[in-house]
Amino acid sequence: MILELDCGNSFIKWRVIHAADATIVGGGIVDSDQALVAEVSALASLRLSGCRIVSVRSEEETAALCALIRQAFSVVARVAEPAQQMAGVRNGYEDYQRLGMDRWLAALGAFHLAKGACLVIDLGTAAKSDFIAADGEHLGGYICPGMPLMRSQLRTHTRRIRYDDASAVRALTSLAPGRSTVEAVERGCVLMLQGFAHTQLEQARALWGENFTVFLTGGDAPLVREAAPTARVVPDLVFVGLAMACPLD
Ligand SMILES: Nc1ncnc2c1ncn2[C@@H]1O[C@H](COP(=O)(O)OP(=O)(O)OP(=O)(O)O)[C@@H](O)[C@H]1O
Ligand SMILES: CC(C)(CO)[C@@H](O)C(=O)NCCC(=O)O
Ligand SMILES: [K+]
Repeated sequence: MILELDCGNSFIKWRVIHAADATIVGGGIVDSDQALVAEVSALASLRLSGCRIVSVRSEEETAALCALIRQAFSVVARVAEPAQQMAGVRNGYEDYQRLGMDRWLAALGAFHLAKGACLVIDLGTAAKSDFIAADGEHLGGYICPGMPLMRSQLRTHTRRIRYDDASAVRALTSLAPGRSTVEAVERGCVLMLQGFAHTQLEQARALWGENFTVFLTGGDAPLVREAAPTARVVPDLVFVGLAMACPLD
C-alpha cells in the first residue's frame, strides 16, 4: 500500500492505495500532521510499502512531516520536485521552480487525462487556473484568493461582518441577493469564484475555440459546478499527477 499526501496551505488531503492496481483503501482531509498520523493509523490492515508527497508548504514543514511519517509508518516519503518538463508537459514559468507544485502536478494529471489542450481550475485556499496547450506547453495561469481567504479578509478588516460557520452553510442554499450579512458575504464570494471560472473559460475559448477540456478540482469545486457545466470534476487531479511524478514500485 502507498500513502499519498497533498499538503495544501490549510489542509492535508491523504489517501492510501494498493500498490498493484491503485484501488483506494481509504482517504480523508485533516488539518494537522498529528491528525494525519492518527487517521492513517486507524485504517484496518494498513501495510505501507511507500509514501509520496506533494507540498506547497515550506521545506522545513515538509521535512518535519516526512520525519513524522518515517517514525510512525517506517517508510521513506518521496517528495515531488519541480521539473522543467515531464510527461509531455513543458513548465511555462520563467523560473520553473517557482510554479506551485500542486499546480504543476494538476497540469500533468490534466494533460495526461485530456491528451489535448486543457484548462485546470483548482479552488482551494487560493483559487488558481492553469492553461496547457495541445502540444503540452504550459502557458501559465492565475492565482486569486479562494473562498476561505475572501471570507476571512472581509471578517478581519470590517467591524460589522460577523457570523458563524453554520449560518454560512445555510446562506448558500440560494444565490439570490442577500438579505442578511451572512447571505450577502457568502453569496457574494461564491459569485466571485464563479466569475473567476467564467473568465478562465472565456480565455480558453479565445485560445482554442471549443477544442479543450476543463478540469475542476479543489475543496470548493462544487461551488462553481453550474458556472462551468462542461467541466470534468476530478477531486484527485493532483494525485493523478503525483503518481506520474513519483512512481514507486
Ligand atoms: N471535507 C472538507 N474538509 C475541509 N475543507 C473542505 C472539505 N470539503 C470542502 N472543503 C472546502 O475546501 C476548501 C479548501 O480546499 P482545499 O482543501 O483544496 O484547500 P488547500 O489544499 O488547503 O488549499 P490550496 O490548494 O489553495 O493550497 C475550503 O474552503 C473548504 O470549505
Ligand atoms: C498558489 C498556491 C499557494 C496554491 O496552493 C501554491 O500553488 C503556491 O504556493 N504556488 C507558488 C506560487 C506560484 O505558483 O506562482
Ligand atoms: K492544494
